[in-house]
Amino acid sequence: MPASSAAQPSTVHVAVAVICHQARYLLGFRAAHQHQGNRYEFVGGKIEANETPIRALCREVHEETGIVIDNSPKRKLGRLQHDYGDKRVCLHVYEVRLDAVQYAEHQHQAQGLEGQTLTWVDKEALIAGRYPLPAANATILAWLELPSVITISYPLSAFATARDPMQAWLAHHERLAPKTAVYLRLQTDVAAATTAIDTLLHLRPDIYAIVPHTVHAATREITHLNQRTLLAWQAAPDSVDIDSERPLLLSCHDEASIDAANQLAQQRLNNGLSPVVGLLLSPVCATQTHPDASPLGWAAWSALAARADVPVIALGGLHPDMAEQAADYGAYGVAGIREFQPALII
Ligand SMILES: Nc1nc2c([nH]c(=O)n2[C@H]2C[C@H](O)[C@@H](COP(=O)(O)OP(=O)(O)OP(=O)(O)O)O2)c(=O)[nH]1
Repeated sequence: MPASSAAQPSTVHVAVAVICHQARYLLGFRAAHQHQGNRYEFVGGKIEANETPIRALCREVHEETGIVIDNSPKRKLGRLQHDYGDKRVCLHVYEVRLDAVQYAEHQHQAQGLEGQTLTWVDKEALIAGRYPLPAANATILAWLELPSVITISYPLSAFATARDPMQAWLAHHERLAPKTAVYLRLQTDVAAATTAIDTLLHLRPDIYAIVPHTVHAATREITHLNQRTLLAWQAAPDSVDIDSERPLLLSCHDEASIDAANQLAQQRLNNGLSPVVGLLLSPVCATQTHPDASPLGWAAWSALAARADVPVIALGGLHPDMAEQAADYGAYGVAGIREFQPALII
């Protein structure tokens, strides 16, 4: 286990399976006598000595529901430590996708093998908080809201040859597909970027906006911090003014920045601030946009991603259709510029 997750001896490590089929999610219900009783829960339980989190996940799901998930696609969401006062837990959370046959077999199973109630619920109702869960699960729900395909805007400099570069930037990004999740990175001065982002989001209120932390746009879903800012925060936390109300997406390129991201994620949890919902980890492959950056390749990318305590999105030379392949290496999702939006016409 990575150093960042090293927990105190009294911490109970728990494997948590966020079992789903399309937008339906499986919840158990904790009996009154259990810790955090009378609440819904994701299926899971304690990781035994010498057991990996994935092994524990498969065992617990089988013991509690009879569902065999050994070969089901699993996506690491993250790890989080939570202190309930009477008990300190470290949840190791994976999303497990059931296929249509498994879902058909279990969708009417109202009771688990340990007598607990089982319920399939819609993702929307789950996220909206209609099913009371233990407090630590708020972060899991925030992770589940992170889009798994993220478009990164072109920088303003890509339109430098246009008569009016800012108008050209706006005209291009106005053509994004409906409800695109987009990291609006203009790489220009803060005032100009703020105006452009506000204008775009006024024209396209359906866009799910991820906005750099320096930009004070009126609307945003997520605030983004680049690696430089993340490391500056780690060196001197008071030197960086970070949005406390919105979820954070962080950019990382190496081990040191992932450790800083884990530190910030835990600090946000400890202080009850809006959580770190993900990392953009790059570059996986060579890209035309950053020809000077040396690619990590999938093997090194995967090892770094495993170190992160939050969902990790792969970036660098990818295509939206590569989400499944990326998931095999531990990615929550994929992001990119060129292949993720309409072609540039200047
Ligand atoms: N299974 C599960 N446990 C969760 C979730 N969220 C959360 O904070 N927990 C906590 C509650 C418990 O303290 C711990 C899970 O422990 P457990 O279910 O194996 O063990 P337990 O002590 O409740 O029951 P037992 O097996 O000892 O009878 O993790 C969740 O979504 N699912």
